[in-house]
Amino acid sequence: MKHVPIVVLDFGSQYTQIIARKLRESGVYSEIVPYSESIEDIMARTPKGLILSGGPASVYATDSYHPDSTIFDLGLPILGICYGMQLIAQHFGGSVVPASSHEYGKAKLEFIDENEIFKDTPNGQTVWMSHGDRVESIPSGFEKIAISENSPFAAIADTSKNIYAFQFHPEVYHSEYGTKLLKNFAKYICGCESTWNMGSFAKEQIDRVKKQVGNKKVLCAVSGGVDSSVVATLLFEAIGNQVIPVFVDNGLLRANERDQVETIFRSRGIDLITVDASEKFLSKLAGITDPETKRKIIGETFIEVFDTEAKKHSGVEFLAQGTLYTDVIESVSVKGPSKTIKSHHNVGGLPDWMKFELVEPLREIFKDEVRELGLELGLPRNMINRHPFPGPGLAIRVMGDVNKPDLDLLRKADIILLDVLHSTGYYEKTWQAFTVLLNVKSVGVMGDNRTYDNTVCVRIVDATDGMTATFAHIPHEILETISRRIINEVDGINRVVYDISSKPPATIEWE
Ligand SMILES: Nc1ncnc2c1ncn2[C@@H]1O[C@H](COP(=O)(O)OP(=O)(O)OP(=O)(O)O)[C@@H](O)[C@H]1O
Ligand SMILES: O=c1[nH]c(=O)c2[nH+]cn([C@@H]3O[C@H](COP(=O)(O)O)[C@@H](O)[C@H]3O)c2[nH]1
Ligand SMILES: NC(=O)CC[C@H](N)C(=O)O
Ligand SMILES: [Mg+2]
Repeated sequence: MKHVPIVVLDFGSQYTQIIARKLRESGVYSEIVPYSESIEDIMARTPKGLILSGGPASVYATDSYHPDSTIFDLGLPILGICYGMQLIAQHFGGSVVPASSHEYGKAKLEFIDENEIFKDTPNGQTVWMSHGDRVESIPSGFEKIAISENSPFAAIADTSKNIYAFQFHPEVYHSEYGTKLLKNFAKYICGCESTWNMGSFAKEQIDRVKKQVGNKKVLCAVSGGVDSSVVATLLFEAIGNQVIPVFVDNGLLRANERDQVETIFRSRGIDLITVDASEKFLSKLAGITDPETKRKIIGETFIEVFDTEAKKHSGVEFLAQGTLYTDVIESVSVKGPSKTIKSHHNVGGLPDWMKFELVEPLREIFKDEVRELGLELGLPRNMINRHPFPGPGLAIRVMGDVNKPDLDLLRKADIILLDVLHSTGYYEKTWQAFTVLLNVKSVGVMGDNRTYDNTVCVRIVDATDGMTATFAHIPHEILETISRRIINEVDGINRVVYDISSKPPATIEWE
């Protein structure tokens, strides 16, 4: 087994893969393994350090997750994060209890003690908390090295054992020096070198596709978004005309989307096959209001369409998708016991009867890394910088029953939002922006007449990987323009609201 400088044990946190991503950003290769991985398999990777991830369980609960405790006797440096910290505290004789006040979101980290793991990061830095339990007492031999307003033990360490633990999540974007803290652990505590880069990743994926596919054909599901566009480009580099690019008009697209996607791919000399399956999707979704049921129907219908299309060509055994890690972690438990947040159509929505073998070269990485890879592969900027658009499209942005009149109403609102953001330069400054049709009607007054019409929510977020996000602080005059234009230009909408929820605790999409 190849040398893996850092092995990450996954206890089911939504953020576990981001740990690996942040280490990659620092040029350090790591692998994520289930928390139950055997000591033999861990040591076969000759690691220089271990990281114990966060997780949804409580260490004091009977159904909590515990690794082979031998990991604490290997003499390897260990960093525990949140649940991982609580495991360390419990293992070495400290105590963990439910916190009287849960702590979700930003906190200020105050150093108690100069420590190499904080090297070149400022005291008072912002960190991201997401926990409902806390360390009540620390084990003997450990010392408190940092606190926060709600966490008397925000960071602890037993430097004689090279064991460190953070109550906060250094891996998430909103921990402003988190990447540096992880790099300090890898570099100064574990002695790792910075040798990993994106160029090596692209070559590794092309070789993997060639090996997996051989001389068979691959149906490449293309949405026009950056993820599947990067996959299509990687596949064309790897296996040329064995790729069959298919774009499905599922009736859930934004205004003009189909034309835009076909134009972009035609301009790149890619002969895209467009399948109009809008009737099929809308008839299957009629009357369905539960978000997870919608997602399952959409995921299954996509595969039915791909299956029918594949039968028109000989030797198609594979389905390529632009599945990212974010799609995966929120849909299924990857390696640890993570909770399903929502079944992304291209992961949790795949039917059992599907015969295709999946080709998903981006499954371990995140949106911003995909963009970096797209630049490496020479994709145009308008493709790279496109905001993410979910496969289920407007089906998860019309609350409740999805029907054509509501879809058309939402399309008119959405195109106005995007027009204002493009014309004010805020499209490029934000990660994702869209409108949601709420199944809420309210009273309005227009031209001295009473109205009783629909409400649209505007959702604009800042993020880097979609795992955490904050609402975008757009100038009020721009929000006012968006509201005024939607209400004046779209019959049937008399109210516009702005979503000011971060992720967590909300998700980016409403369904
Ligand atoms: N309309 C579509 N036609 C064909 N494949 C699709 C379509 N929508 C989604 N997919 C497949 O599902 C995967 C995940 O969907 P998603 O909406 O995330 O698109 P994407 O290509 O990942 O782009 P982005 O996330 O940047 O909008 C895509 O990568 C693609 O393989
Ligand atoms: O391809 C996709 N299929 C899906 O089913 C799906 N659901 C959410 N998203 C996108 O994922 C990111 C995180 O969204 P959430 O915070 O709502 O989970 C955001 O960018 C969402 O737009 C999806 N993408
Ligand atoms: N993010 C985490 O690891 C949370 C740990 C534990 N479930 C708590 O709520 O405190
Ligand atoms: Mg995507």
